[in-house]
This record gives sequence, C-alpha cells and structure tokens, in this order.
Amino acid sequence: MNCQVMNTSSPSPSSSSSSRNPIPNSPLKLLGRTVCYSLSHKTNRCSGIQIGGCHEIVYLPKNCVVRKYASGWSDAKQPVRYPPRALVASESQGLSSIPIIGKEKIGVLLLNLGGPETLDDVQPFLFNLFADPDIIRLPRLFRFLQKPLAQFISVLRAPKSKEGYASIGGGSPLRKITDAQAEELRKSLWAKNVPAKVYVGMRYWHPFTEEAIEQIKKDGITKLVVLPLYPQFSISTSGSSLRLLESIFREDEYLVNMQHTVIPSWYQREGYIKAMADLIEKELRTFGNPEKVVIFFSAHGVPLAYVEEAGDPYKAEMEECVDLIMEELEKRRITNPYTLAYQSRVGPVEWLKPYTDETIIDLGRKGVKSLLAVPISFVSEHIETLEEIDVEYKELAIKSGIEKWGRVPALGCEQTFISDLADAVIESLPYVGAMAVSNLEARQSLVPLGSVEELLAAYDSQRRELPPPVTVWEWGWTKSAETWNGRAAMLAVLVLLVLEVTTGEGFLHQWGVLPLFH
Ligand SMILES: C=CC1=C(C)c2cc3[nH]c(cc4nc(cc5[nH]c(cc1n2)c(C)c5CCC(=O)O)C(CCC(=O)O)=C4C)c(C)c3C=C
Ligand SMILES: [Fe+2]
Repeated sequence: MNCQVMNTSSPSPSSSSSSRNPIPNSPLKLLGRTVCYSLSHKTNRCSGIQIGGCHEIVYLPKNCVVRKYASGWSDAKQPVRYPPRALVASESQGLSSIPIIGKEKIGVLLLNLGGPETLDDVQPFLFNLFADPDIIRLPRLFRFLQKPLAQFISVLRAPKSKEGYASIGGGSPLRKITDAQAEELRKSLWAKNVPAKVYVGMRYWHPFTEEAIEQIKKDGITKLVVLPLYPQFSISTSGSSLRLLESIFREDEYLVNMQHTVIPSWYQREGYIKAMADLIEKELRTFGNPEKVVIFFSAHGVPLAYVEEAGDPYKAEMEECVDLIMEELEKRRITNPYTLAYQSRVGPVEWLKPYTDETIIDLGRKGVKSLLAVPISFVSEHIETLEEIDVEYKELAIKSGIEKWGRVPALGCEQTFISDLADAVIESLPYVGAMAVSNLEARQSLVPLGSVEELLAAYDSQRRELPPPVTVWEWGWTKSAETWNGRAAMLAVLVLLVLEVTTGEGFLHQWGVLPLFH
C-alpha cells in the first residue's frame, strides 16, 4: 500500500515547489518498512523520520500532512508543541537529586562516541571502535574474526593515532566537553521546569553506555529520553549506539519495562540551525572581505556503501542540514558561496564524496583566496577538528593558494544550542513509552521520535556485511588500484588470521598480539 500525501495546508511562503506527490524512485527505499519524511520546501529532501506502516518512503512538502497509513486515514493535524504543563518542579523546592514528577523519575541519556583520555588509552579505544560491527562488518562466515581483526588493526593504527592525540594535548577532549554539555542541559531543563537527570553514555570509551545504564537503574529512572549527540543520523554513529542500547535493553528486565523514547537526529531544529548560523556569521566578520569568503562545510565521511547499500540517511540529512543553515544565513543577507565535503576517510573503500582534501586543492586551483571551515557532523571539538582541520587541512589550503583561513568552533556549550536540546527533550516527553508507530501526534511532531527497535528496523534492517572501511595494507598508484589492492590485502590478512587462530601459531602470537585478553 502506498502512503498518500494530501495537500491540506498552504505551502510555505518561500516554497517554489508545487509538487505534492511522493517522489518516485527515492534513493532511500527500505525493505518492507516505511519512513515518511517531511520535505524541505527548498531541497525536496527529508527533514525528519517518522516510521509508519506503509510500504513506501514518501517525501512530504513542508506543512503538508500525511493522511494515510496502513492503519487508515489520519486526521490532518498541525505539528504540536509540548510545553508539558504538568511537569512542574524546581531545584529550590528541595527535591531529591533524582528528579521525580508524580511517581516518575525522568532521565536523559546522551550518547556519544568517546575518546582516549591518555596516549595509553589510544590502542584499546581503537580496538573497541574496530570491534564494532557497525564500523567493520565482516561476512557472516568471518564474524568470529571480528575481535582478532580489531586487535590487529588497532595495533597497526595506534602509532599514527597516538601522534594525532599527542599533538592535541595527549588525549581527546570529548569526555570533558560532553560532561559539560550534560550539566548545561540539566540546568536548562530545570530552568524550563523539567527536572531531569542527565547521563552520558559513550560508545568506545569511558563512561561506557553500560556504565550510564547501571547508574540509570540505580537511580530508579522510570522515563528515559535517549539523545545521541550527533545532529545527523548515521548507522556508524547513532545507529551503533542505539544497537548497543537495544541489546542491553533486551537482556534486562528493568530496562525492558522502562519507558523510553529516542530522538534519532535533530539537525533540522531551529535552535541548532540558528546557533550554527550565529557561529558562522561571527567568524565571517574576522575576515577583511567577508563576502568573498567561501563557506566550507566539512563533515565526517562514511563509506559510500553505508548510504547506497544499507540505507544510511546520513548524506541526505547532512545536505539538508547545510541547506537549512544557508537559508538561515540568507535571511541575514549573508549569501556567500558555500560547499560541502567529507573528511577523515580511512581504508581502501570509497567514501562519501567530494573529499575534503581534494576539494580544498580544487578551490585553490580555482582562485579562491579565503576559506571558512565549518565542522558540521559533531558538536564538540575533537581530534578531527583540532588536528585534521586546524593543522592538516589548513596547511593544505595554504599550499593550494588560499591566503586567509578561518574555522568555526564546534558548538560545545553554546547557550542557544543547549537550550534547543532541552526543548527537544521536553517536546519528546509526551512520547516516552508511546510507540511512534501508533502515536499519530508523535508522527507529526517537530521532533522525529521512535523507539530503539523501530529505528534499527528502519535502517540497515538486514545488516548485510559492508566493505571494511579500514586499510590493513595498500599498494598501487591509482585510486582504483588502491581499492582493489586493499581488498586483496584484507582477504590475505583474513586468511592469515584464520590460520593463526586455528593453528595457534603465527606472527601475531610471536608479537604478543594474540591471544587476546580483551
Ligand atoms: C558523525 C561523526 C562520525 C562518523 C560518521 C564516523 C564514522 C567513522 N569513523 C571511523 C573511524 C574512526 N573514527 C575515529 C575518531 C572519531 N570519529 C568521530 C566521529 C565520527 N565517526 C569522532 C568525533 C572521532 C574523534 C574522537 C576523539 O577522540 O576526539 C577514529 C580514531 C581517530 C583516528 O585514528 O583517526 C577512527 C579510526 C570509521 C571507520 C567510520 C565509519 C564507518
Ligand atoms: Fe570516526
């Protein structure tokens, strides 16, 4: 059955699109599931996910209301905002440190990547990252090799990574920044009369998601809002954290019964967009000739197969996000040229293009003299802003003929941003425990909501193997040779590992890499 879209409301004033029909051949067709997207009036791309029971993905014009679901026609309703009047409490009322509303104790779980805090943490951190099947997905037959391979790659990569972390002060600043964001979010929620406790759960380093969940149980939280700190959804980031959460939830009686909701991505929120535009506007003013500056959005890349084979919405969300920021800047009469490119690729497979390094060289060649880099996929400073952008890409830009280079700081604890995150949490509260599928209002909310299982079923439902995005070995002179050499090398390494694991002998045992103690 097709989802149908009815044009029940007037188009947005700036909309030039008159199409009100689902766009056929959408690039994000998901098997047997429906994801209904609300469409940006400018770009015809989705601005939020809502999972329903239909069998098509439809793109909806802004302000348009989805009328038909598998379960029948729905009422046309405008999105509802929720300042939950029932939730009133204040820190000064002498409540316990765990917020209680009626009988409910509200928690917010911030999910993030985590980073090594010292140079000694680097290799085990990399091990955790490469042991994640959402980062390296092996063919089913080779799944038992996930940990040995992760150990192997992490040992090989650690020296290069350590150099990077050494150059930014000996460790990742992620934990400190995320803790500060959690505290600011807590304060903002309390200031908005929503007393909630805020937890941090990292995917690959302390405090691990498991540690946060233990605390949530100890505190007796009854309603949980799960908020990944990635503005755009990717299988490799929010998806991976949610998959872990799902497995923890499934095995625990307390958690199975705890009501929760997930805010899978929030790049389209007004507060976030405005906060990004503020930062860009401020940074542009530091240039002598602000209107000549090219605004260079640099997002963390993902392997192309994530988007093309597994249905990762990351690229679409990223492009939509950039368009929304530029629209906001246009409203402020800032109409600079801009571009989006993807950084930080590792390994032999093709990643999202254009690549940041190649684009910088290209812009230099075209005579661009001023560039403002805007990190767009992450809301904290980290190794890829502090080292890759500030050092490597800046150097490359200067070499390529760019004379003036600037970089917009990551959002961190910027007040507009934190306050908007708090609003996102508040707007999601009425849906805690409510299934987005069966809850019409949740479908029409400004915040796309869903439960962990539904979200994971929507993306990457089959979980087929993906090409490993990691270089184990490379030789050759052309890009395509690198790709195929890398794949051949990966196969060779797998064979060696199989032999090593099955015979108990080989160079990894000699180096003390195997057996594993992780
Ligand atoms: C939205 C952000 C990110 C996406 C998407 C992402 C995908 C992705 N990353 C790797 C491999 C590595 N990532 C590393 C560090 C790292 N990654 C992100 C964000 C995203 N990754 C951040 C913020 C950080 C830095 C954390 C910090 O310590 O500051 C690393 C380790 C650093 C290094 O050695 O370069 C690796 C490796 C893959 C393979 C991938 C998609 C499949
Ligand atoms: Fe990464």
